Amino acid sequence: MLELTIGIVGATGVVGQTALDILTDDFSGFKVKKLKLYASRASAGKTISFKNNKVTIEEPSLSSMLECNALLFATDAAISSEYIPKLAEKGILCIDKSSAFRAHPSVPLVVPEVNGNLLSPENLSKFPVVASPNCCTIPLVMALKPLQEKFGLKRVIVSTYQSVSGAGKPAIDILTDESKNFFVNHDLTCGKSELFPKSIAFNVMPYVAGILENGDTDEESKIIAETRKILASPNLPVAATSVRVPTFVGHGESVTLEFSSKVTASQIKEELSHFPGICVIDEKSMLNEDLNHFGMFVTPREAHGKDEVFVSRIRKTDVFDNGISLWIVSDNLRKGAALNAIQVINTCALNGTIQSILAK
Ligand SMILES: NC(=O)C1=CN([C@@H]2O[C@H](COP(=O)(O)OP(=O)(O)OC[C@H]3O[C@@H](n4cnc5c(N)ncnc54)[C@H](OP(=O)(O)O)[C@@H]3O)[C@@H](O)[C@H]2O)C=CC1
Ligand SMILES: N[C@@H](CC(=O)OP(=O)(O)O)C(=O)O
Repeated sequence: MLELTIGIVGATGVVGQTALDILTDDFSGFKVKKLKLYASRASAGKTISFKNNKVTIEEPSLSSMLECNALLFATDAAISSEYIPKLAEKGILCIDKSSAFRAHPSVPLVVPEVNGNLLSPENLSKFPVVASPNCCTIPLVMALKPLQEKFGLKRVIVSTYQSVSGAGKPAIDILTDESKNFFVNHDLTCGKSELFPKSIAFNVMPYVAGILENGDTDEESKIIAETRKILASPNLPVAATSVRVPTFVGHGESVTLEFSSKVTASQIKEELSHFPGICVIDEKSMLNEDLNHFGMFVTPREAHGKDEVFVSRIRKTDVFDNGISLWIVSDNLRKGAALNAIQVINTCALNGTIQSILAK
């Protein structure tokens, strides 16, 4: 079994912490020989327990990161932009959870179940950088890929219901504090913070990140561009509306699709239920006994802590000739972020890509 020194940059954040949790599991392609953890100056020197060992958090530095075989970046895009090109030049595999390299033409944007074929030694030996998509894009393309192949995809309309953990650790504190303020002080005045322009407790906000010139938010434009890139369909019509809701973990997506060929709801269920990583929980399709309590549909709270992308409420719509609507939900910190990135490392270990990068 390949033994790797893995680095996590942003180890104290919600994605970094989830990555640490996932790395305690066994993977089929690699073992963690050594773990190196990085965070801001405020956290440097503190320790984090990993498999009964204490690991001291460091501030990022090139000399320390060069001891790693693979690094997972789970911090601001600016930090990824600063370190990743230098590390890649030295032949270190970098998986970036930020948006810094997602649109880069020579960086693969990968969801292993969907386009893991891009993680080849040929693609990664020159510039060993892989971008992991936005946390709404990942579950969306997981559901779209098998349907695109089988029925031909003509149009995608998606509205998201994004939990506050999508905006990081401080956003969880904001929702907690605003909710407490309401219950303790009966105060529901409109709050405002660096992360949310209006109060998020007991509210919903059609705004995730900044507004662009064309009226879309940054989040919406990422979902559109990343979906097209991953599905290799640069002209696919995609409309996205991103909404922040007062839940802690788990992003939901209401999706309406138009297909080129005739399709029924049961055909869609059939296709989705065979795709790795997808779990269809819809009406009578409660195949997994452990999930029976989910009933007819899955909510963000039920998806929290789970690896699957859940699909429910699959039904025909007559707004298009061959139209289908459905509901998707997944844990934004696991498949939407940390798990996807670790699956990239595992795929690169199983297919020999890491070995060929290390041999250079
Ligand atoms: N949350 C989500 O659902 C998803 C997030 N992402 C992306 O993942 C990345 C991380 O997000 P998230 O975990 O939510 O964010 P958090 O705010 O929870 O965590 C940020 C992390 O970055 C660290 N950090 C801040 N400044 C520095 C610095 N100068 N040097 C080193 N580390 C630093 C923080 O350390 P400290 O604790 O010391 O401040 C912390 O570990 C972002 O790019 C985000 O866009 C992608 C998909 C989903
Ligand atoms: N912006 C997402 C989280 C995410 O995926 O961000 P980014 O695309 O910047 O990595 C949210 O707040 O829910």
